[in-house]
Amino acid sequence: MQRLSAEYSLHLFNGKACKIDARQSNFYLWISRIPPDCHKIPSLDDSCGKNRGVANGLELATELSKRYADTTILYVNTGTIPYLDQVFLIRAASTIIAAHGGGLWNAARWLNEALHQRIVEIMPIGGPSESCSLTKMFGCRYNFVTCYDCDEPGETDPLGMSLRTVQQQPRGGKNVPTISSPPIHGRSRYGDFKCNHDPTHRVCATLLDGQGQPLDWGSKGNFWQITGQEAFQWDDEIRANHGDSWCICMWATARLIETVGCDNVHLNCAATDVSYVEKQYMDGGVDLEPAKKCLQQKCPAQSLPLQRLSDATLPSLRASSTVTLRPSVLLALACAALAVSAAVVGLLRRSVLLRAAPACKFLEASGLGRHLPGVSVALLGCREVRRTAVTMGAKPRPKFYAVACGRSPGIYSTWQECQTQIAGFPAARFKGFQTEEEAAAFVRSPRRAGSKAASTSPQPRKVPKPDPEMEAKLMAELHEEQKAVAEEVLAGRNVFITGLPGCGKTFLVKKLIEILRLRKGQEAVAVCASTGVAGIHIGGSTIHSYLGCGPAESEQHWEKAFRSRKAKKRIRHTEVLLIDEVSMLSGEFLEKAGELVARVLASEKPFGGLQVVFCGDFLQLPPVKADSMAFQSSVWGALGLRHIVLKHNFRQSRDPEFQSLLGELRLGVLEKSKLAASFDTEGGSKVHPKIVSTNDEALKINTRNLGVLPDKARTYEARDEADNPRDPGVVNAFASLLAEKTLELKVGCVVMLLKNLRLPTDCKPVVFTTPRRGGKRPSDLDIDYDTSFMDLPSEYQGLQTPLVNGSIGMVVGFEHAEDGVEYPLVEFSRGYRKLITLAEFSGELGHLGGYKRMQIPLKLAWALTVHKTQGLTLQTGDLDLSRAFETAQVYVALSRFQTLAGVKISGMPKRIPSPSQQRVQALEFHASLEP
Ligand SMILES: Nc1ncnc2c1ncn2[C@@H]1O[C@H](COP(=O)(O)OP(=O)(O)OP(=O)(O)O)[C@@H](O)[C@H]1O
Repeated sequence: MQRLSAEYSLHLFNGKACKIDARQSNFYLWISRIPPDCHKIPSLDDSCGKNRGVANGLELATELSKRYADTTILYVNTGTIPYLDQVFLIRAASTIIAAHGGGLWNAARWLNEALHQRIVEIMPIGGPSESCSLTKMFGCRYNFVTCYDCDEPGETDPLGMSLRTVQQQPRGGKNVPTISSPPIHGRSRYGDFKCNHDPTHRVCATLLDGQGQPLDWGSKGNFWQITGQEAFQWDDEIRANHGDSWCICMWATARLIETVGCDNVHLNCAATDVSYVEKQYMDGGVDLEPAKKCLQQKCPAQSLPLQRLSDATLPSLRASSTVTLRPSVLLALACAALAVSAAVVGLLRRSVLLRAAPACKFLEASGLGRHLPGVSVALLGCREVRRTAVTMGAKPRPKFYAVACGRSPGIYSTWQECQTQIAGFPAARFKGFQTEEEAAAFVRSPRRAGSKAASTSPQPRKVPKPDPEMEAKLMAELHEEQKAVAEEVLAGRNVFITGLPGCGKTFLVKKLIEILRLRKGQEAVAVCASTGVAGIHIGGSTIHSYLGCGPAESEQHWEKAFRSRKAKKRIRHTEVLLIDEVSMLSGEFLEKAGELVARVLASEKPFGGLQVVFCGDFLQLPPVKADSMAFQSSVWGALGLRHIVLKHNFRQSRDPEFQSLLGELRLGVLEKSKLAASFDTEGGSKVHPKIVSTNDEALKINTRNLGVLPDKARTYEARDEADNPRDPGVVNAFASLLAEKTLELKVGCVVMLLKNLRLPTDCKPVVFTTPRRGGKRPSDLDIDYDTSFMDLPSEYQGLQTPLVNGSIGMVVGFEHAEDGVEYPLVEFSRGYRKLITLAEFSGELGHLGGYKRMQIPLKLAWALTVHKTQGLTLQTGDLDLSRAFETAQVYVALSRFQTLAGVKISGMPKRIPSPSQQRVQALEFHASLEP
């Protein structure tokens, strides 16, 4: 064991020497897993740990070791130590503490029935325990565990995590508990009847009576009356959902409880996210204290705080029996013989295949494999090992790690120390050696010209010659208040530019890009936006493309970005990073983006010390999926941004009446009657495009329009693949993809592109040729539509059309591609035509593995959602606001237009929706900017 600890620098928290007595009953093994190349290993600090679900594992382990001085706790990162050593340690420990996602399933696989070993799983509150199903696979049984659908409580430690205890039972299916869904009815949107999917709807409350009618609290009225939400009364949706309960907002819960009293409110504890609510203070401006007290009273099982880690859990764990590591003598002899013959054969072939499972186990448990130098052993009898193809003892580990180029060049004795020096360091140079002399020679050796490391370092950039005349011309186009902002940016400050829609934020950013590029060169100024369409408008890409992080939905995406040479090169060449429509990025995304850039630039500063210019309006649309908004992230504060509010309204400058109406709507004080009276709401002439609030509405309109086209429909069925295709999580992931499972197209369809095929930055000057053979021009088609509303900004005149996620076009024909399949030919703006072939839409779902859909990246687009119009200036449009669920939607949709006369409203909301919690916070933020 000493060898293991020394070799892998395993961390002991109680200050004892790295010596572990495997027979000691209180040897606790703490396993965790964080990304293998996380450069902060082994300190397991927040930035590495949080993505694996348990951020404060370090604190927990430290606390535990302080309380139990006689306990040996070994902290192991299962992502970095060889598999066999994990097994060895698991077999040696009396108790295994597994951070969620930290390899618990593997621990369960190797528990020894006879030794009564135990596992404690540490779960972030509210997270599903995937380990449950995985350990079941190995015949283990969870005791006191809450699996995804069960509602038994876990125990909770003082640091905000649930402790769940797992004990292995004799193998066999009998002991496996049956897991069933709790008999509740809530919001079905996410398919699991749990109120834990968005930041506010966290409480499941009964709102209907036995007859399916709104539950009445006498003179106080029903829920909707009590909470002032009569205008949206959605009792029909609850009935349609075959239930009587609904996930309600936390603020509404507090109000209901205050009005009718805790005893008279009926809550469904199993579906309510009690621990989440308990950590909140305000929601929608309402104090949550009454709701929290009531939840504690009504849902004690789910409520915080429960047992402290030390008080009850540990003694019982400690009582578990002593561990010994003695395999049976017979098995040992048999396996040793097998291993020796393996070594002999290995000397001849240097590769041996051991198929006998008992031998595998023995080799693993004893660590004997590593004493057979040069033998490559594929353990085919061992399910988990087979996947990872372990090579044991093939090469002696280096004893000295030489860092010639890193944070602090020198010789280090462990890989972790070395890694700390080189992770994220541009052009790092390092190597492992057996002798100190060799390592010292490497550190002293000069860098070879043209070496790989040298080639990755940024080349000196040419600084363009100053062009004061051009700069002055560009500055002259700016309004006075825009000029003042430009001066701040040109002085090198980090700036956030905001202001009402149409105040010229994007216009200003475009001028700034030109001036900055005149001064610093093209590559030094990275131009990004949160969406593809917004990117087009400033001649840039999405921030996701710039960082190379794809959809940025998983840790793997961020790791891929860190490995992307192209992305790293882009980042290293950047001096100023501009992001438009920053309000549509989540706080979490911004945080990760800042970390990635800092990591690439090997800097401790936020965004690696790059100058950043953010632009956007948080009172427009918030990010689609986010727990926090960008301004709430810590990186926002750390950047020390200067917040500048532009006030002049350019877009509606000709229509002061429209301006004041939008001003009222912005602050949430506009009356519905005034809205109705101000716009054309009658039938009559058709206006395009139709702008709607939800994807469902857009789908309906698009399907109807498709139906009336005379052409024969071509149907494209997506090809789906996944590691676990039937798992509800995977099914849900496929359902949320923008690319349809079944896509029907006809000549004449208005479509939206779902992939970036050519970013604005890649657009070259072109001369458009005559249309392709057989392809009709849109003007030849007798179709009632108009795509000119999405015309490109003038800077693309004479250039190729950018084709990005969000580009609108029309199917003008179908042609066979090289693979023999007939694909749609789409005409985009200014007559540019492109055959659109299959594209991949894929992702990773942690333990559920990957999923992939191959489909044509198009979506019908006669109707657009408000989200897709953010940042545009429209001449005309038909708004259907009947299903608007957010003030921001009504506001953004209306503020696209220049005049009241250009807007037709074909559907009115029941009433102007009350502001969401996010909007309330955004209003507060803006109020703080404009005292
Ligand atoms: N200095 C200026 N001179 C002339 N026109 C301007 C100026 N600034 C902005 N505009 C015009 O005002 C309109 C709105 O500008 P822009 O789209 O930049 O506003 P925005 O603040 O980015 O709006 P949104 O928040 O809706 O995206 C555009 O048509 C733009 O060309």
